[in-house]
Amino acid sequence: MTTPWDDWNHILKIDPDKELPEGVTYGDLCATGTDAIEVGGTMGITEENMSAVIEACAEHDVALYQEPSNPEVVLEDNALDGYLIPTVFNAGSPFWITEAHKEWVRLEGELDWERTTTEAYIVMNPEADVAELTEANCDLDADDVGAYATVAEHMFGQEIIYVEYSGTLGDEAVVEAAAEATDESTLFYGGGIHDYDSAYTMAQYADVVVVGDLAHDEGIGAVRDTVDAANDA
Ligand SMILES: CC(C)=CCC/C(C)=C/CC/C(C)=C/CC/C(C)=C/COP(=O)(O)OP(=O)(O)O
Ligand SMILES: O=P(O)(O)OC[C@@H](O)CO
Ligand SMILES: [Mg+2]
Repeated sequence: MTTPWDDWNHILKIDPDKELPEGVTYGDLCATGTDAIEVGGTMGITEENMSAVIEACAEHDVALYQEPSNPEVVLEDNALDGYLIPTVFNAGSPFWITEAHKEWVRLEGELDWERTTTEAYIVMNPEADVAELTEANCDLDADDVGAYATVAEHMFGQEIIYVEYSGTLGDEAVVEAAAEATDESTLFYGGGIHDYDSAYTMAQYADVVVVGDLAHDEGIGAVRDTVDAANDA
């Protein structure tokens, strides 16, 4: 089976709760050469701020995905290419592994399965909002992460495995272990990518690098450098 993310090297994750740098538009971000825009964040996400970003990106020619942090903010919008739904493998509460998902199905009934894919998160930065919210056990070494990746792919059939260091650049050995453990699944890496070199380093191991805060903190040029690195690696 081929999936869109088979061909991706770079994702730009836009947080609807954060401002853009002075003079930068959503259109500028869509035109950085990134392969896909993922709209999501942990804190401060509402239907209103989500739909504002999705509307602004919809008119541009780039793959557009929503990454909802809870069932209440999922938007039915034909402008979306799909929904990337996190499940946190090392969460401290089952709510973030399967229970939020159960609630979503219970409330919605039939979902748009064609456009819905899970991302098997392994959350690694204990300081990140996502780690606090999900009470993730981040005390994992490279072996643990490799084993989680194997479980995600071979036992749970996950198409996407996401090593998440949101806010800080991760340990190369951990990302390498996840890369070695994955076979058919697509490995996403995100966290702390801030320039060409950091993007290149992680893109050597990960199939796709995810860039988040840089888009909100720096200009378009900085994001473009990470796209170049992801494509070069
Ligand atoms: C079942 C449905 C529809 C949703 C549940 C989805 C789950 C399990 C969410 C838990 C993990 C989560 C909140 C993921 C959101 C994406 C993410 C990790 C964003 C990065 O967040 P941070 O960078 O830590 O937070 P902020 O940037 O918002 O501070
Ligand atoms: O914001 P940064 O640290 O780039 O992280 C990107 C992404 O993995 C967050 O979910
Ligand atoms: Mg963030």
